[in-house]
Amino acid sequence: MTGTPVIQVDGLTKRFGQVTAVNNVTLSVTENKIYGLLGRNGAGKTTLMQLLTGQEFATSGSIRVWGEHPVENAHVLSRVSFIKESQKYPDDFKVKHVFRSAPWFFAGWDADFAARLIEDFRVPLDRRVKKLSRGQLSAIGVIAGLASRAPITFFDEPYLGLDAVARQTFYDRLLADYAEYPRTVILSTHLIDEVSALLEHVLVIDEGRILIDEDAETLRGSATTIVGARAAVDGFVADRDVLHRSGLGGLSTVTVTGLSESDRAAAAAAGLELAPVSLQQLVVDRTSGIPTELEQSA
Ligand SMILES: Nc1ncnc2c1ncn2[C@@H]1O[C@H](COP(=O)(O)OP(=O)(O)OP(=O)(O)O)[C@@H](O)[C@H]1O
Repeated sequence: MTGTPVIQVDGLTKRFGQVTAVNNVTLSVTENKIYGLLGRNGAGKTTLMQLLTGQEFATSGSIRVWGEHPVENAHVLSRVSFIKESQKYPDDFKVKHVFRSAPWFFAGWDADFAARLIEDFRVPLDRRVKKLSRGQLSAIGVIAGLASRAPITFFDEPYLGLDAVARQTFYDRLLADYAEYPRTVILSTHLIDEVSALLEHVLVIDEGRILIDEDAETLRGSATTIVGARAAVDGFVADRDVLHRSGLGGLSTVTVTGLSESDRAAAAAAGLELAPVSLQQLVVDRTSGIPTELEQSA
């Protein structure tokens, strides 16, 4: 991996009683990149983020953020922002109090940017936080995460309750601001297709283990879907690594890994159609544990 590492994790494990939420994870996060942390429910995304931000103690293994241990480390944590849905605020806090207190926590807080975002997301400043709708509460988190401009920013499924327009606003502002103020962003999400274009690096976690740790472009090019007459497709994929199969009548659709240029030419010559695979489909294929379906019984 190129670039300066800002986070290094070695053999990291977190157990909650019988549950191993994070299982022997080793990875490195590079400066000034947007990471997607993807995985199914209960895969370990939140736990991993909590460990990296010093909010949970590891059972074993090591974490270094800028070379230092993050737990109770103000020097590290003042440069890290962690936006999560379950953020707690004092009972009588109004929205304006959240943004007034933000500069105490974030050295890089940009109040003008925050004010623009408050308008974009139409957040009511005078309302008590506990009276906000779910989407408005998410908007507060998103605004805090963006305007903090922390060198490492974690967003843990920040969009819950945000409507499609607000989510698009979030993605647009994130990209524009990131271009101007590069930083490391780690975004956990289930809406993979929506964020796909944003991501530069993809981490997929499943049952606490890292399944994929790859450059997003490389990952996108790592699989291809082949569509055509069943016999022709079956012949073409016979010795290949099949990620997914489906079929209807005489037509077959199969996703395989690693096609070379000559493979592609051969597929075209055999009258087969080739299509790229979406990041979402790749992640589903690699984490579903069911590589075949209809085809098996055909
Ligand atoms: N405090 C805890 N005590 C016991 N088990 C826990 C605790 N926190 C998390 N777990 C378990 O650890 C596993 C990983 O949970 P985690 O919240 O990290 O998953 P996630 O990938 O963020 O899931 P989701 O996408 O559903 O939010 C789950 O099986 C969860 O039930």
